Amino acid sequence: MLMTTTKAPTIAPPVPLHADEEPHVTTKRAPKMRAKDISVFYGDKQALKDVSIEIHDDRVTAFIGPSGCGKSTFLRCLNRMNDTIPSARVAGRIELDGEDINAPAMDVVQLRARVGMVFQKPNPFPKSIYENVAYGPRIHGLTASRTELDETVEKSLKRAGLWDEVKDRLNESGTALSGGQQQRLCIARAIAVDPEVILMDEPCSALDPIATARIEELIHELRGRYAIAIVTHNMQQAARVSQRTAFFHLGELVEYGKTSDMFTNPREQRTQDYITGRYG
Ligand SMILES: Nc1ncnc2c1ncn2[C@@H]1O[C@H](COP(=O)(O)OP(=O)(O)OP(=O)(O)O)[C@@H](O)[C@H]1O
Repeated sequence: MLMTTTKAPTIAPPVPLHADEEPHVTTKRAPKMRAKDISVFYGDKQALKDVSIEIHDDRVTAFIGPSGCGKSTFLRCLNRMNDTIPSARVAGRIELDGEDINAPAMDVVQLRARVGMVFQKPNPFPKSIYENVAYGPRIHGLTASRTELDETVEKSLKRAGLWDEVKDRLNESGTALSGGQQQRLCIARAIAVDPEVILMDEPCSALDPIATARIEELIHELRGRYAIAIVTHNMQQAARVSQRTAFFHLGELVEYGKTSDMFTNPREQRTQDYITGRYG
């Protein structure tokens, strides 16, 4: 009998993996964002070591790894959210469409509109549903009239899959919605300023399984329009929603590649150990 040697089987994703290279995905296109040799320090403590990753349009990139490995720190570098942490220092270069996001000429408010963020805990403003979504377009001067603003609010809520549930109560408080609805409202708020990239930091960790499934569906729908990067603790979620996965461990990027390869045939022993549940 012919014997072949194969790696030990790894966890099977609970649902079939998405086709990785769909016809509309042009792999030769320049990356939307490119991070080169990123190191981050909090005071004297180094949290990330020389991480280089490319983020592409039309793809969801998942960042996975054990707690404290630096996933959120890296995500926050992509729209300079670490600037808000006094002890944080970022070294290396990050480009958005080839432009250095840390250059003095970069307007950080503008950058955060182009690279939007959705947080772990839904954080709608204590304002009406309408005002939550209208806020960004208004401060960025994106709409010329009330009618245009109304259209932007409607379009954003539709894209976030929330319109049908809230269209008759746009003046009610955003904070009165369910957790899953609040998270979709925060996604609508990010979408309203017409971003190019959406960063999501464990967007489902505060949600129940049904609300989680709804957000995962939404991520899948939004993928054709925005480059998406998502931090998740949940490997099954990474397998379901992403086309690329980056595995971090102790501040290093251990492995980065196609999600389907990562979960079935990882290149590195540390990745294999993590996805088979040997640590984490
Ligand atoms: N504001 C901060 N000040 C000091 N140290 C920090 C700060 N934020 C994160 N760190 C440290 O940096 C390292 C990476 O943290 P980070 O939150 O990026 O990891 P993570 O992989 O996202 O973890 P988790 O999955 O638990 O959220 C950890 O050791 C953490 O304690």
